[in-house]
Amino acid sequence: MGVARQVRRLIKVIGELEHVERLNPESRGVPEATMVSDGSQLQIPRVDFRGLSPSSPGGDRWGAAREEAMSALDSFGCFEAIYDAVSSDTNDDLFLRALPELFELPTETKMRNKYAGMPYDGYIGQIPNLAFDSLRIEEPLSLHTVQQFTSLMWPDGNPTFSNAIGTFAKQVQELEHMVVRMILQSMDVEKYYDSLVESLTHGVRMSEYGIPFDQETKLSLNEHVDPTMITIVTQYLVDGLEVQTRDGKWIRVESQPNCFNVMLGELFRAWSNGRLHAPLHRVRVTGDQTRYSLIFGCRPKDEIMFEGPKELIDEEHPLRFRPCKYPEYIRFRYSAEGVKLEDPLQAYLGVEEQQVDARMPSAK
Ligand SMILES: O=C(O)CCC(=O)C(=O)O
Ligand SMILES: [Fe+2]
Repeated sequence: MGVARQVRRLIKVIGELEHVERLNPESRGVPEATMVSDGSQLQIPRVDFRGLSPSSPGGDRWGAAREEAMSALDSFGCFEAIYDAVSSDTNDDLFLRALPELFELPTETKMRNKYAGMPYDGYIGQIPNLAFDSLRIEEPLSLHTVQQFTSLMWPDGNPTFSNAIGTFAKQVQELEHMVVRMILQSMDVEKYYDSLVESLTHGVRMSEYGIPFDQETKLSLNEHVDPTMITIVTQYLVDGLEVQTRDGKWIRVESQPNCFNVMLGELFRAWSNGRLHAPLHRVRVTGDQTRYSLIFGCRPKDEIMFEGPKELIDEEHPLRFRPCKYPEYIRFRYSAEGVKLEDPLQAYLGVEEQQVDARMPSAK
């Protein structure tokens, strides 16, 4: 690699991982997960999705789950979905075989995972003092792109890997569809469900966390908000994900079989005109086991001008964020300027009050 390219790559990685690097040396101690008054730990609510289906979005159980999900999203911006569509065989194939095998590949092989487009879209690893290695498949719902990724990593093929990732993505997308439907129903804008779902594209990030170098903080991935609509995180056997409450307390998400952490990203916050909360989260690996996670995210397709429904803009809720295309936003977000900001969404897309008045009549 030429020096200029190496430098560009380094800048990119540093930019992308600003949230990993933004460790404040003055406050090295990291608060542990918060205890509540009875001595137990504060927990992210669990919502039972077993037996629910995206093709029958109604009925008592659906309504009850929707209420619980919305209440958790309102408080925490996330919840734990109990969802048994991903079989334990698929989970075992992924977490006990496919992922360890993937991360054991030589670095040069893993570095083949790159896409021409967005920042932060391929392999991330080899960062000094960070036991973090991560790859990403763009559009894991297409057999073709999954197989392309697989053949880059294993020229002789690896059907166990392709099948497990493909099955996983399809089943997790069903969960995502149910959550999107519930959110839109509860905001009374269900008529936008089809067009919204149609406008989204997906990615799955596969991450490996070793024992953290920094044994004081045990931080493996620094706090950040995801630039997605929704992110669904699966951790299996080894915990690490922590979510911050609105009042700044950290909650550790305990991994359980059939549990998926459904978390809102900043683009749903924008789409909902600021009604939905996208939480800060981080990863801390506190034990002595390597941790693997799958991070399934959706975001608007590149060509879509993303904007929320006009029904969510009124006197009481003036337009908060201007419409934008994802690539434009994401380039800013990972620019040298964007990565320094605490709230890049607000900084780049936030509408000033005087602009709100001007925009109100023509808002979509
Ligand atoms: O590994 C996890 O649990 C979460 C990782 C994460 O937050 C991310 O990749 O955006
Ligand atoms: Fe994240």
